[in-house]
Amino acid sequence: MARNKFDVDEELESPFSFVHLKRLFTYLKPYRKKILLTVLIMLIASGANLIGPYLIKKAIDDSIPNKDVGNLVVLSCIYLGALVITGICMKFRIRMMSEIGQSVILNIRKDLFTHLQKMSFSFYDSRPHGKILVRVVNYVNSLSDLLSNGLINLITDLFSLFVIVGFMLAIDVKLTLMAMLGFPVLAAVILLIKNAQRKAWQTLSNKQSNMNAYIHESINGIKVTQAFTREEENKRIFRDVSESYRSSWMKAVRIQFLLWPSIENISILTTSIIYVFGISQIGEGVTVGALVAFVGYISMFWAPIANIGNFYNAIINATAYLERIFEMIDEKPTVEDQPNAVELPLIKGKVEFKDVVFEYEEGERILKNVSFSVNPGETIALVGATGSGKTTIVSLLSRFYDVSTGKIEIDGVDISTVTIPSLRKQMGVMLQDPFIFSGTIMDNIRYGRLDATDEEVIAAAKAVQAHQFISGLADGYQTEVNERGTRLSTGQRQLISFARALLADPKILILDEATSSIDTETELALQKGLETLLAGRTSFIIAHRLSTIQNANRILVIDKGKIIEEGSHNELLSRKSYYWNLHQSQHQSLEVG
Ligand SMILES: Nc1ncnc2c1ncn2[C@@H]1O[C@H](COP(=O)(O)OP(=O)(O)OP(=O)(O)O)[C@@H](O)[C@H]1O
Repeated sequence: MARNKFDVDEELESPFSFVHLKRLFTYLKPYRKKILLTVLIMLIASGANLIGPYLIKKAIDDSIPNKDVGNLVVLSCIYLGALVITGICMKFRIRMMSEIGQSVILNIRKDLFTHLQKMSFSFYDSRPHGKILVRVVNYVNSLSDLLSNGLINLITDLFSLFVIVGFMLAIDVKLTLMAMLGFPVLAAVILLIKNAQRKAWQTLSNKQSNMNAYIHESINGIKVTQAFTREEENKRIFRDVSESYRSSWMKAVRIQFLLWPSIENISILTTSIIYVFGISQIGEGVTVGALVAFVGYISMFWAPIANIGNFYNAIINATAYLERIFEMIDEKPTVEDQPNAVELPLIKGKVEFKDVVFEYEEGERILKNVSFSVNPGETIALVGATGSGKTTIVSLLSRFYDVSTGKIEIDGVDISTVTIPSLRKQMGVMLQDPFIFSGTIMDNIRYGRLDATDEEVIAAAKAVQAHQFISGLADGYQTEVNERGTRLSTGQRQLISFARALLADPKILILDEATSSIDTETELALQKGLETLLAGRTSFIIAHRLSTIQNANRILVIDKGKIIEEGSHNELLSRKSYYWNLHQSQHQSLEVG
């Protein structure tokens, strides 16, 4: 999918083909025994159901004229038995079909979610997250009808149709051929609406996706919305996207509902013709009982056809969703293990950037031939203006993106040749946005290493000076926090995610603006401990506050994607260049403050 926003319809990169449908049915494979059993039960049910008109014919033509009460009772008992069997089978069918349909939905959703876990940063950068959500939740739900009813109904309806035509032929061949007259009309209707219907459902799925994306974005940005009193404007935008969804829904169902009335009308028309023709034939080979039974079968005959029409509708609707679902499952992560990737052995922590060039968007160079080398255990600070490329440099080290050209080596091994988990497991990354998951604070820190004991979690929290504030909370480490940590201050979130990164005990530690929102007192305490925390690890520290990084072994000054200065704090100051200017301006603003 190309870069997209909430009010832009997504373009389909691989349009629907029947391969998608075949692929959907592979999800049914594990349930084939259950499906077969259900089909069998359904065949019994439709057989029992279909016998009714034939029994009526027998009663009208034989038992009643012959006043054969005994036979009439037998016929009634058979009819009653058939109704009971149909009822029991139907109940079984509903249970089995729901079970099979929901299991398939669960599996498709599982595949989608598993796939999403592997997708690279660039996938999430390029589209509204609401559009991802709508595929996993709503689109998959929309397959429910097709999966739980469609296929089994199709088989049993075809069977019913076959049996009904058999009964009809047995009663009267001429009347049967007349009943078939409606078929060409129905085929013409289906052909006429097919393309319009498919298009309408595709548009509907797009509009649903747009609306979802906007709701998602609005909820995420609600604080900014309220702070800037943008509620009215947001309501207007929402009205537009939801109106667009409503009108495309109306259009889709208007087309879809052309089919049902057409089938009904054709059915009524052919029944009338049969009545007129049949009555004129009574006494000339057609009995009253045969005509009544025949009309009974005619009404039954159009029911499976209507159901098959419905199945066809369900397929057309589902395809609009299926193509989106499979498009996402098929989208390859941009960062993947190479086919011959090897495990990165336990590292010492030497890092080398060799002539690294990087572009997020083709043709827009963000990093321009960046080269530097870091020895194991060294602390490297990256400073530079906003947007100069600091976060990009450390993101490449974790392979959140792959370099465009050049290479990055750890202990002499090109990181593009190793497996991603073996690389990332040896790194502790604290991202600029310290994400907090819903759960306890203990769980959130333990995210860094799932097998860490409570004591290890607490030790990590103590090391980053987070213990004090956590102990001050009513439930301490067991305090429940919301998704994104809205109950915590930004500084507290930073401390938790700092502890999380440290708990992984990584050889390479990346701290992107780790302490930017922490008060000076806590930061000073943290700084004191930092030396011990960083000992033996290669560390990359990104900070705008120069006081945070002046003890680093080396400072790289980044400007517009290039390293323009490099050295220790004192060396860079003595050069009286970019870093010195930066230092002076921070110093002056502090003094003014
Ligand atoms: N996901 C992305 N897609 C496209 N461009 C991006 C993406 N992330 C960053 N950029 C661009 O890359 C450039 C470098 O961004 P980067 O985040 O590396 O800067 P930074 O030096 O870390 O800035 P800051 O100090 O504000 O965090 C910026 O011009 C930014 O617009």
